[in-house]
This record gives sequence, C-alpha cells and structure tokens, in this order.
Amino acid sequence: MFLEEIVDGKKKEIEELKERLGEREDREARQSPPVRSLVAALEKRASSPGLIAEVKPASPSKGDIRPDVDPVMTAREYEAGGAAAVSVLTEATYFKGSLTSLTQVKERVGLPILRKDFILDPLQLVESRLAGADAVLLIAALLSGEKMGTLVQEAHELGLEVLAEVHGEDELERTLAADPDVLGINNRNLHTFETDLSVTERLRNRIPAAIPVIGESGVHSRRDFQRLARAGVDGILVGEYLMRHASPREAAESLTTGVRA
Ligand SMILES: O=P(O)(O)OC[C@@H](O)[C@@H](O)c1c[nH]c2ccccc12
Repeated sequence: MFLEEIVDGKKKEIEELKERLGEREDREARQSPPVRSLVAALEKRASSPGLIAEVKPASPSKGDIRPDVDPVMTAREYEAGGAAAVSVLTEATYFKGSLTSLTQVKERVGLPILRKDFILDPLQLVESRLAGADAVLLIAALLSGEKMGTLVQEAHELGLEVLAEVHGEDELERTLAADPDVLGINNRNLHTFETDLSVTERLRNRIPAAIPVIGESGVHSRRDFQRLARAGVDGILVGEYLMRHASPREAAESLTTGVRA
C-alpha cells in the first residue's frame, strides 16, 4: 500500500519535472563539478564500517521522529561525530523531507551527500544533481532490472554515484547486473516495515567482494552497529537512532569509535 501510494505521488512529481526541467537544466546538471565520492569515503574506513548518518524527520512506520529538525545543524553534528557520509531523506509526504534541506546540507557539510528518495525516472536524477546530491538511492523493489540498469547508466553520465538497495535474494542478481557503485542491504521490508538485522548477515555472503556493501535500517544501539560490522559490511546507514538522540554528535560518536569488524 505504502509503496503504491509513493509511486503514484512520484509519477505526478515526474510530470511536473517534465514541465520544469528543459535542455538548459540538463546541460547545467551535466556540467556540475565532480561529486564527493561515497565509494572513496567508505574505502577510507577500511578497518571499521563507515557511518552513513541520515536526516530523517519522520517515517511511514514511526510517524513523526523529529519533524522540526534543523537538517543543517544535525548533519554538521554527524560530521563532527565522525560520519563518513550524510543521507538526506527528501520525500515530503511520509518522511517530511525536502530537496531544499539537501542543498543546504551540501553547502554546510564537507561529506558526500546521498539523496534518499523514490527515484523512478531519469529526470529525478537531473533534479538530484542540480540540488547538489553526490549519490542517489535506487530501490530494487520499485524497479525492474532493466530500469535499474538504465537509471544507473544515466546517473553515471550525470556524474552521480548509485547506492542500489535490495531486501531479498530474488533482487540480488538483477541489481548486481545493473552495475551500481554501492550495494545496500535494507534490513527493513518496505511492504511490511518489519526489520531484521539477520537480513544483512544472510545476504552479505552472496555479494562479490569487489563491490562495497552497506547494511541499512534497524540499528538502535552500538551493539546493533557492532553486529552489522561483524557481518562484514563497508558501511552502515542509521537514521532513527541518531535522530532521537538529544546530541546527534554524541550518538554518531558512539557508533564510530572503537567498533571493529
Ligand atoms: O531509521 P533507520 O531504521 O535507522 O533506517 C535508516 C534507513 O535505512 C531508512 O531510512 C531507509 C532505508 N531504505 C529506505 C528507502 C526509502 C526510505 C527510507 C529508507
């Protein structure tokens, strides 16, 4: 239900983008300066997984988390707390995010910025690049293998990196064939919202060593973080736990210090 509604809403947004984005914007996106590399940021942390810290004001499963959050201040605290990259939810209806907050975060933080949204069309990639995203999320549950392949190529032509997200074995082969830069294993099932850290443990070993892997969702403690680290991932994406903490910097630090794979 949630995914269907999201997709309907996004189709309307894409129609609006068709009106708004012309050749000039396309050219501008293609001429944007090089991105900050998420892949490079993860490689730097080879001894322990890098933290991808997320700005997530609300969610469909939890409702409001911190709807009045200051995205820039939060992201700066994540950076000070040792995060390797920042993820910004830009979906408005369920996550209370915005593309404007992504642009503001990009201007005030030195880390690679991932756009977390529901991307179905190349025009959303142009929009992402113009807004300052360095990497975008593509979700296998929403895209055929062919569509994923086209979007990855298009993203690369725009200079964007791609984090492709899977939840089950069935999505893995076609997603790897699309040649994304990073593979994300979402511990949360986007149909039922059920979260289970063993999803990362199960899928990790089915992914070739050549591609960086990120464990996503459901980390609510340093112990959970350590558990995913032991599963052998290169990065871990955390949202709600960091957002609920009074000090996002301390929360980030608690996950980035002294954790070993
Ligand atoms: O808040 P959590 O449980 O730490 O999860 C963060 C992140 O993984 C989650 O926001 C997410 C993962 N994949 C997504 C796809 C769309 C929207 C959101 C997501």
